[in-house]
Amino acid sequence: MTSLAPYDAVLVASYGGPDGPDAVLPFLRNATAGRGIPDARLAEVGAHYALFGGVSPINDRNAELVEALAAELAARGVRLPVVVGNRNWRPYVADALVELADGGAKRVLAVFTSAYGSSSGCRQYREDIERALAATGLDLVVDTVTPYAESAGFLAANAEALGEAWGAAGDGVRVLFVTHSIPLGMDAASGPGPEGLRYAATHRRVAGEVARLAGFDGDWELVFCSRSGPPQVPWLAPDVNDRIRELAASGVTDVVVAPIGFVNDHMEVVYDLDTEAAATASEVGVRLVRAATAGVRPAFVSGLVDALAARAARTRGEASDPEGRCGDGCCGTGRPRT
Ligand SMILES: CC1=C(CCC(=O)O)c2cc3nc(cc4[nH]c(cc5[nH]c(cc1n2)c(C)c5CCC(=O)O)c(CCC(=O)O)c4C)C(CCC(=O)O)=C3C
Ligand SMILES: [Fe+2]
Repeated sequence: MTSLAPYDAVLVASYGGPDGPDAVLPFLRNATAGRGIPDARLAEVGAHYALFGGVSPINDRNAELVEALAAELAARGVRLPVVVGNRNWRPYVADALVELADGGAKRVLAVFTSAYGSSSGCRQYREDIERALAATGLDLVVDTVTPYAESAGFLAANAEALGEAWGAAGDGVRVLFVTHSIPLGMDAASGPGPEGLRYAATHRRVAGEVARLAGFDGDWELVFCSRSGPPQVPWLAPDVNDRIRELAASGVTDVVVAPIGFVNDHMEVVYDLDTEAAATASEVGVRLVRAATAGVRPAFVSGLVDALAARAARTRGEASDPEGRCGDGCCGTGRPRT
């Protein structure tokens, strides 16, 4: 029997994306405030959104996830409001919390549309919530689910997707697991513990586990996409496009691009992989098959509900394992906004 007690609502906290051409610039300003992203990169990213009519697919994909989560909860006898609140575009986290509080919520459980620990994928979401609570003065308790990349549901969904993509690719296929690049300093601060590097290390473990679960016994590697920031600042590499060119030069003809770093098909997937990396591959004569993201696959949705239920059980004091909130040194510090 699934119970989310004592929580009475679920917040899906996400990055946000523009919902029309007029939203692109203000969204990009929100996303980059105080972060030292060069203007040229902003213009470039704005052009990616323009290719899609100024609308990011992230809003629709998150709406589907909310619907699937609510349906899975209902199937398990739990009827609670589930809403999206974003960091960089409407509805903001504060809007979502106001809506939940107006509906009578007192204790909210939040889960992020990012599976991995890092400043961008975890700590900043927790800070968004703290800031929204401070700004609204709402009488709400909001607790959060810890990064779930290594949970059975997320691994199973990605393994299913890899199996499908690999089946559609040619012999001798090389699997490129892809995630968002981040600055090396952000990875070093992703903790836990002084050694840091949790972000890249977790991705390597997930990649190995997804390959194993899919029964893939060929060659695979972890590569990165969507680098930004000034060129003198080092970010995780190699870039997916650079790697496709190198592989082509060494005789590889088929690659599967498996975006294990992303939970659904937002702009980084539909532009950086399906548009840009696909163009690179076709330019150098490599066949590219893109594996699906976890999206609303039943294994993923049901795994997320398990993660929500496990967090609630800990709050009720029913779980012996002390995990349940990120520790103080965890996921790095968010950079101050100017
Ligand atoms: C780890 C990570 C995730 C995955 C975890 C998570 O989901 O949170 C992620 C997701 C996303 N990133 C997104 C968009 C952007 N990210 C940017 C900038 C940055 N991302 C970073 C990291 C990540 N980003 C970093 C270190 C920066 C540099 C500035 C900074 O330190 O913050 C910029 C500014 C321009 C540029 O630099 O490209 C944009 C527009 C969208 C929305 C897509 C849509 O609209 O569909 C999504 C889901
Ligand atoms: Fe990003």
